[in-house]
Amino acid sequence: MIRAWSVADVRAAEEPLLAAGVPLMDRAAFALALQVLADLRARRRSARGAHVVVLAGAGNNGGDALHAGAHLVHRGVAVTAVLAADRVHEGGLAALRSAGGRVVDAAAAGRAPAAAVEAARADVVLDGLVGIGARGPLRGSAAALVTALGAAGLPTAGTDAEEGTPATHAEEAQGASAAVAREGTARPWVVAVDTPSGIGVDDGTLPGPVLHADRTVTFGAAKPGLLLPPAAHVVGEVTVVDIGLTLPGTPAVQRLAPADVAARWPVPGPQDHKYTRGVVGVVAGTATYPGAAVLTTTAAVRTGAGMVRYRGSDVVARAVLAARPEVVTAPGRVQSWVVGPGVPPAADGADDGQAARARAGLAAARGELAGLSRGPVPAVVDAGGLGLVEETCPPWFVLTPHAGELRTVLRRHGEDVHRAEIEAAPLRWARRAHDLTGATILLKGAVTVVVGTGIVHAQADAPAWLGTAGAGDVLAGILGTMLAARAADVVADPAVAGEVAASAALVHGLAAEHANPGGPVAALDVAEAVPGTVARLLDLWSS
Ligand SMILES: NC(=O)C1=CN([C@@H]2O[C@H](COP(=O)(O)OP(=O)(O)OC[C@H]3O[C@@H](n4cnc5c(N)ncnc54)[C@H](O)[C@@H]3O)[C@@H](O)[C@H]2O)[C@@H](O)CC1
Ligand SMILES: Nc1ncnc2c1ncn2[C@@H]1O[C@H](COP(=O)(O)OP(=O)(O)O)[C@@H](O)[C@H]1O
Ligand SMILES: [K+]
Repeated sequence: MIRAWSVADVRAAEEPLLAAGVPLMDRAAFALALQVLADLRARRRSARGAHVVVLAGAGNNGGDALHAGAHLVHRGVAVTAVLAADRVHEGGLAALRSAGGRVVDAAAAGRAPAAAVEAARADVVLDGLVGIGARGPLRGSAAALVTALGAAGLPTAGTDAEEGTPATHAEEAQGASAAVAREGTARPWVVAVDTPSGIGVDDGTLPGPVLHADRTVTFGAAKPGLLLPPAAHVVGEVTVVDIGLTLPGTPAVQRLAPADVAARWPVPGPQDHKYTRGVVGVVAGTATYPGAAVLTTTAAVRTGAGMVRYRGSDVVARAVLAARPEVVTAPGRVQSWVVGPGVPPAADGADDGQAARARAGLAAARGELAGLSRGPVPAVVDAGGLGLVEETCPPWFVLTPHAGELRTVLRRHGEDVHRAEIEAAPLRWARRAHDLTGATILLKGAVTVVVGTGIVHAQADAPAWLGTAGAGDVLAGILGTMLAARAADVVADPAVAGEVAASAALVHGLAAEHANPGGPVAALDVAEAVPGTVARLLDLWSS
């Protein structure tokens, strides 16, 4: 598991140590230098003779980078510090100079392109422009430098806040583009110091230009923006360096690892039977979209449900039974409901009565229809089901929208927001949807974000091949089975719903990878890969 703490928590943890004179920056810089040496050795047999460019901003983040640069010079690395501020960390600069490092001033207007050209030819670029002290989009010389680095061929991200960027910076970028001729040369390995400079450290946004890192060496603990989209896509491999901070027990965001999911997997024992393992009630699919019913029920069966009970018209039920003869179509006891895949958003008479069944399932999950469930049980509300939920939901309802569907949910609650805004700030909007609906929100994407009553989760387990029609129906089935197995826990402590939802996203993502490593997958292949994925998880954990 990777756990991430907010800037405020990290600063509070640093404070007593700094007051006691603990040399946190020395620890950070030394560990950073060791990591850069290891990366250099992995990329070009020896670090000696390599060229590292340190981008140094005005604060302690630049201080870390400059001190690390000094250590690297002592190991035979040629280091050039590119200063992106009029004043940089004095101790760091003095250390680098006395070690024999070169210093280039790129703070003045017009200097960025030449510095970027030099950086683009280095073996490693260390991004120490800003860290947890960043406020808003990168500006001034730091912004100019990142823009020029982009023009010089390094990968960058984020809207580059051109509106706030003086014209000279755009011209500088063009200058860099014209000046550099790097065809055939490998681009440098980019190591971000603590965070890629200019990300929203607490919320994972990309408010302005950001240099895409291959590795982020982060100090004390991971920060939320390293796990949350869209910033999570520019951090590369995250390496957490222990500098001795004591952080609060509860992180702001966490990412489950396979072992975490395996440790809580409901492995059946001798006393178990189908009802203790959990019955999943599925209201999915119509004559127009029968495939959704097949995918959801198949995934639920393949994840190890005690029983899957399908509720739908005869014609769809026949398709489900042809695919999965284990499925039961008679009404009866249910320990979690999956409502909505392949169901039209509103009852329009052409839905085979599915909207009415969906409403009945949701009422049962609320504990209002005792005949269909015994008391309240968890529910997965997906696709068309999202249009059927009432104003507010219990937190043991897990809504599973993608960004477009979340937009619809939010608009129903009076939030006029566009899909692009949700994609730019998924945590913010998932949290807003949780606040407005009361439900646990699983917002799908390349990084899936889960916001409920407990810790926020951000899972990044899936190959991009998973973005294919029907993949969401499969996730709904996986999650339904996982919630049914822990139904009582989830209703008693709805924070568990978030953890189970994140676990389901992990299983879904790994199943997509296992279904065809490195290549395309179809949704049904993902469902079929779940049993093997679970077995591998359990095997990994027990060995
Ligand atoms: N407090 C400490 O002693 C420790 C701090 N550490 C390092 O120090 C960093 C935090 O240092 P600081 O608090 O000095 O903050 P930073 O160095 O992250 O950033 C602050 C500086 O950047 C400038 N800045 C802020 N937002 C900007 C923007 N949008 N565009 C351009 N410039 C911007 C500010 O004017 C200020 O000069 C951490 O990220 C970490 O790298 C580590 O060395 C561990 C110990
Ligand atoms: N680029 C991507 N990388 C990894 N996973 C993705 C990507 N795009 C989509 N996914 C995953 O694929 C699934 C798509 O679900 P959804 O959009 O509901 O599709 P459908 O409605 O067709 O079933 C989600 O679980 C989502 O997280
Ligand atoms: K940085």
